[in-house]
Amino acid sequence: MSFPANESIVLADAGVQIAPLDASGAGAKTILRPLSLELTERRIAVIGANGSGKSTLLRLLNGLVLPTSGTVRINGLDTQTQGAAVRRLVGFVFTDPLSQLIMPTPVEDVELSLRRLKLSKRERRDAAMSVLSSYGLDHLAHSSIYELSGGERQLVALASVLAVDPGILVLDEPSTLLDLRNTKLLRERLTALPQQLIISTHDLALALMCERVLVVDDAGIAFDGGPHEAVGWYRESVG
Ligand SMILES: Nc1ncnc2c1ncn2[C@@H]1O[C@H](COP(=O)(O)OP(=O)(O)OP(=O)(O)O)[C@@H](O)[C@H]1O
Repeated sequence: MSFPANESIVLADAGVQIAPLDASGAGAKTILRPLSLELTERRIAVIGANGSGKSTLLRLLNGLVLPTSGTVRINGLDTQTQGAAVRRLVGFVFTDPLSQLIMPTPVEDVELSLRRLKLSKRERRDAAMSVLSSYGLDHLAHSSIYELSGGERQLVALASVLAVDPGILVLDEPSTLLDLRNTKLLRERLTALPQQLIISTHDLALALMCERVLVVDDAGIAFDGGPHEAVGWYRESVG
């Protein structure tokens, strides 16, 4: 599916509070202040300090986290009530690939992603091998996931999500474990993808390749604008 097939991602006063530990309300914690955003650009980066709320914001976009106030709609689908449809539309790549890779080997993991397509066993294996090969991972197809390096796992996780061609791709710090060569490969791959991308990253070079950058700070959006302004603002804010 290619951009702009999607209509829009709309957050209306969407906030996330962690429930209090007891009925008195003591212990409630706001991890995302209510936000209203319309995300229509093809590539949007989310940057900001550790613990500022980036992952929480991203997880709202495929219903992994549900808003405790307001709504999140993806092409009109409400994440609260239409979670399964939202997850079919929004591919999510986790920072920690081991949270995502559940099969013993890369080829089996990609095959699992492809299960929704009506393919024979042989076709599914061929399709999975071709996806891995396009990432230069075919030589690792039958290795144990636990034998792969962190960066190799991160690439397998990305390949597995992209195998089903989701309409929207949400990536949570996808380059944290990658070396310089693979970080560059990832940047090139991501910018060439036809899908809408929402990506949280500490790689400011990647943020600069996006059309819009949200700077998250203290559970809210501190800056929202073009890449150069936003990255400049962020650099100044950290001194
Ligand atoms: N389920 C939860 N229960 C309690 N606190 C949570 C929960 N999820 C997130 N938090 C807290 O909310 C804050 C924001 O977390 P989040 O993972 O969104 O940050 P982040 O900006 O992605 O950080 P990083 O760059 O370190 O990955 C953190 O203080 C985190 O500890």
